[in-house]
Amino acid sequence: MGEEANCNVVLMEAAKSPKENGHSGVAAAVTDAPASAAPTAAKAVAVVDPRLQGISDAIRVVPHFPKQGIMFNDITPLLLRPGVFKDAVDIFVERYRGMGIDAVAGIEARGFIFGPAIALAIGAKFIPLRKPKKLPGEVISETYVLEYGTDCLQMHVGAIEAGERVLIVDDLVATGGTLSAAIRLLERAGADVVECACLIGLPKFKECACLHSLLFASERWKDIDKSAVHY
Ligand SMILES: O=P(O)(O)OC[C@H]1O[C@H](OP(=O)(O)OP(=O)(O)O)[C@H](O)[C@@H]1O
Ligand SMILES: Nc1ncnc2[nH]cnc12
Repeated sequence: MGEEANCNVVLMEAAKSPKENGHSGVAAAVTDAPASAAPTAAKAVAVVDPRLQGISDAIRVVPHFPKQGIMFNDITPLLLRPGVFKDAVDIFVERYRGMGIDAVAGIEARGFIFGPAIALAIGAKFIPLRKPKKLPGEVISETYVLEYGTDCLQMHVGAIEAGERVLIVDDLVATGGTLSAAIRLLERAGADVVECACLIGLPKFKECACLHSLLFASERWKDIDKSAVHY
């Protein structure tokens, strides 16, 4: 309960005071925790993790990249600051250590930055979910809609065994289309998707998906996916 409440706190705090520079908050961990796990707003303010401010400050927002109208959240400044980078990884490791996670699935490309570090720290295997035509073996594929285009994720057949507990990691959730595709892909392979963890949650995603409540079961993801692409 302690760990889950802590993570709720992070999201609730972020949703409460979105930053004007375009990213609303960091260390968004999306879960299928029951609504009753969410703390009150007052409690959230009291226990927010002090590392989050440094993480938030290290993310640069670039207007109109890669196209007009997109406020691009650039994590590369954070990567240049080892202490802040470590804080970001540690927050996830603290949450997922001891949760019986068998595999961390990282989404190309930016999920490959955080995913392996988390996997090593919690003693899980790492599974790359790759863009098309990158994996040499037999793959299963899932297509999805992005904030700026469409894409596809692929995973090697055999990377995951039925019933294995998986954490999906990416840097950012915008529409939720990418995470939804990752969940579908892993579930088709028989995985038990425990949670999805992202460093950044864009404000519009929070608003349209009620992410502050952290009701993030994979069934719900299918609904989010549909509504988000029309947002
Ligand atoms: O919630 P969504 O609307 O699906 O968007 C989020 C995804 O978009 C970005 O990746 P992108 O597809 O730009 O690929 P990249 O990491 O290779 O730049 C980001 O790293 C997420 O994977
Ligand atoms: N606004 C954004 N910034 C960075 N990566 C993204 N992927 C989708 N939307 C994005």
